[in-house]
Amino acid sequence: MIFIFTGTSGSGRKTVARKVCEQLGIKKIVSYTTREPRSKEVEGTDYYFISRAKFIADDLKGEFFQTAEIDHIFYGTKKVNVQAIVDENESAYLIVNRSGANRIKFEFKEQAVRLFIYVQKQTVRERLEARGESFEVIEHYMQHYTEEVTYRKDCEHVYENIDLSHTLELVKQTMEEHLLPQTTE
Ligand SMILES: Nc1ncnc2c1ncn2[C@@H]1O[C@H](COP(=O)(O)OP(=O)(O)OP(=O)(O)O)[C@@H](O)[C@H]1O
Ligand SMILES: Nc1nc2c(ncn2[C@@H]2O[C@H](COP(=O)(O)O)[C@@H](O)[C@H]2O)c(=O)[nH]1
Repeated sequence: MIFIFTGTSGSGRKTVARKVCEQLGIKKIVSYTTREPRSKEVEGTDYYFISRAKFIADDLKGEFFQTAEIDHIFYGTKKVNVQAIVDENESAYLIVNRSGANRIKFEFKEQAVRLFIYVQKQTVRERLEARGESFEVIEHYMQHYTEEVTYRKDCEHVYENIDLSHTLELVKQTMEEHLLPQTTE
């Protein structure tokens, strides 16, 4: 199974994905990005941080499975990383926006499931303020909110991440159900 974490930015997607997948022993398909690492982000764990020139060159070579440009920053997952999971017949997860989620779902059909994590707009603002983000960063998140939140109607599972431990429990339960061997009747 491929577990696609998507949703509204700042809602806790990365936290939920990392914690549940650690518990279930599910590997992450790490994306490439051209943005600068944020404090505490680790190369190869959070992203592979590469230059714009390298991203464009690799894209021209057809190395990416899917890419997105968000606010002039490139993001993408490489075919080689996706293929490794398929070859090993393993489960994996990734964290992507709507276009990435659609692309992966289109390719993997029933073998991919979209978990949409969101919170109310005001809650995003409060959490970003609590973590000390600048006015510019907060406004940037707010601008994307409406477009992002409408995608929940297309996703297989939707969670409002209010209480983190409750969300973790629900997401884990859903993922475990998808990991059960399929019975044919
Ligand atoms: N249920 C929750 N209650 C309060 N804070 C939370 C909850 N879940 C996550 N957080 C906090 O909210 C912030 C955003 O979480 P995270 O980075 O996981 O979200 P994200 O959707 O991946 O965001 P981004 O788009 O900024 O990368 C973090 O500081 C995280 O610790
Ligand atoms: N379509 C894709 N979207 C991706 C990928 N990697 C990350 N993302 C999404 O980008 C935004 C911004 O992420 P941030 O870490 O800079 O805050 C967010 O919605 C991610 O989910 C990818 O490979 N493809």
